[in-house]
Formats: sequence, structure tokens, C-alpha cells
Amino acid sequence: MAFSAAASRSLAAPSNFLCHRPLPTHFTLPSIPRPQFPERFLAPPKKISLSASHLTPLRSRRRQQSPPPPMASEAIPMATAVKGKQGLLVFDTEEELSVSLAKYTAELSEKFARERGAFSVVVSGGSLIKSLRKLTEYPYLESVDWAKWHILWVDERVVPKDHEDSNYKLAYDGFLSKVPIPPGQVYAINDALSAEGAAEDYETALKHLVNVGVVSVSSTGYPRFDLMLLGMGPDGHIASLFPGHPLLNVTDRWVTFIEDSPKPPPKRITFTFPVINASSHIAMVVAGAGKAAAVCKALSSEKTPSDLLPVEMVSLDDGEFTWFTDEAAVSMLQDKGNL
Ligand SMILES: O=C(O)[C@H](O)[C@@H](O)[C@H](O)[C@H](O)COP(=O)(O)O
Repeated sequence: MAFSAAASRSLAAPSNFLCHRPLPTHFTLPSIPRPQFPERFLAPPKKISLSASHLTPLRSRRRQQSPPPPMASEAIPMATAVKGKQGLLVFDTEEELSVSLAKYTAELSEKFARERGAFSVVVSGGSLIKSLRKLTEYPYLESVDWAKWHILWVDERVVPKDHEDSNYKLAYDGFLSKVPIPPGQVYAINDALSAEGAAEDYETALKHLVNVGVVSVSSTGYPRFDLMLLGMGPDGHIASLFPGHPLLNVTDRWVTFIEDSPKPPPKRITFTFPVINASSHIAMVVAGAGKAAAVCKALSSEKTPSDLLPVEMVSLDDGEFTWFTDEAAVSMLQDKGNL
């Protein structure tokens, strides 16, 4: 699908992937692709007024202290050269991680629904979806204002929506089918298109969502999602942005495509770094020993610009980045006495 020349023009001198340009003021608005969803949703949510309607501030957690209450979202502020706020949460188990992630997400949902009448949420595929399970349970199933949610994918495999590899299917089966988000507010890719076509189509839909105010816009002209819920691969990839791949440097598109993904399946679409970095909040959800080496590198203070993992290239322009980890994922950090 075509979109305006202004929107597709390349950026000049993008040696720094944080180089931004303003959103074009006029778009040729396409119709938004409306995925077909089964009408199997729960009854409209009962609204329970939340007395504690403010976000829990992130505070320093001292690991040697007795464990905090399971719902406490306490992060170790990280000394880092990157922009934006970063924090590290370490939980004894993935179960505790999932409890805290639900609370964090529900609080952001309440904040953004109140402040701007919508909550734009981006999800990845992978194990992240399973870690959202507590949101589908009491009290969140009833207390969250699901009607305000708008769901998009940071990346998607270019396969039919009912394919085992589909991130849509993964999210639908594990999360979306269990909460009453209006079907028209779940924006899946057009799986009838090529990878290139699907990326262009998704970008066009995203521009429309920005234009109508469903998704905010950053001061630099990029879509500014309220919350991105992301996972990280053992190689440090996020979305479908893999180590050493040329897509890491794409700055002239919001959504791009890959046909040689090292992680199968090979054909995918993915948000680019400028969009990820414009986010208001990112929760990087990483559990398990298989991620320990990448977590150790990402949280190391020694950085070589030419050797950054994709996860290390996240540098929020004006947002809050929080690691949700378990003991296994930070085990190599502990060995080094970094925590
Ligand atoms: O479609 C994908 O492959 C994902 O979006 C990908 O970026 C995923 O989030 C990570 O690979 C982590 O996945 P795991 O948590 O399952 O390792």
C-alpha cells in the first residue's frame, strides 16, 4: 500500500539511529486493515474504582533486605549513559515477575486511560505472552478498563494468523481471548501480503492511529506508545532486530521487514529503533538462564559502540525502561558481583 512521499523519504546522515524527523502533517489516510476476530470475548468489564490510582514510583531495592511484598514494583535505578530512566527488577521466580508485571501494566493502563482516554500497548511474541497471564485473572480482569486498550505488535511473523508461528495467535490464545479488549482495537498485520507489503500496510495503519490520536506522537514526530511489553532473545535481539543485521540501522521507516531472520520463520515485519525509542514505557521481560549472558552484557557498564546487542541499542528519548527479570536471568551478573 502506498503512503505519502514525505513519509517515506530517507533521513539524512543517519549514522546515529536516534536521528529523528517530524511526522509529516498530512497523510493520505487509508482504511485501517481490520482483522477478523472471533467474537469470543467476555462480558463488558465491571468498573471498580481504584483508590490507589497513582503509579507506584520506582524505588531502589536492596537485594540483601528481606523480600518486598510480592506486588511491590521496586527497581534498582541503573547507572547508565543512555537517555531516559532505566530500572532493574529482579524476582526470585518468573511467577513473582508475572505478578509484578500485571500490577505495573494495570497501573499504567489506569494512568493513560485517565489522562488521554486510551492505552496503546505493543507486545512482542515469545515467552512474554505467558508472563502476562496474571492480567487475565482477579483483580485485573474486572478492574482494568480494557475498552481503552489498543494492541499492536512490535514484530510479527508473516504467516497466517492461525499458524503456529503467528505472534497474533500466540497473543490471542494466551492473552487476548481472555480479556475484553474490543476486537476493532487489536491491530494485526494483513497476513495476505508479502513481508514488504505487510510492513508498509502496518506502517500506514500506524500513521492513521497517530493521526486520530489513538497513539500519541513524540516531540520528534514518531509514534509514542504508552507501553511496550518486550522480550529478548538469548542473542540479545528484540522485536525482529537481530545482532549485526542491517535492519538495526533503519531510521527512515516506522515499520520494516526482514526475509532472512536468523530465528525462524524467516519472513517478519518489525518496528524500527526510532519507534521503539520514542516509547513512553518499555517493560523488558527476561526470564531464564538462557538469557543470562545477554543480560550480563546488556547491564555491563563497559560498552563498545560497534559491538552493541540490539537490546543495548534501546535508548528511550523520554521514557522509562524497566527490566523485569528473574534470578536465573541475572545469574551471571551475580557471579560478577554486579548487583
Ligand atoms: O517474534 C518473535 O520472535 C519475538 O517477538 C521475539 O523478539 C521474542 O520476543 C524474543 O525472541 C524473545 O522470545 P523468548 O522470550 O521466547 O525467548
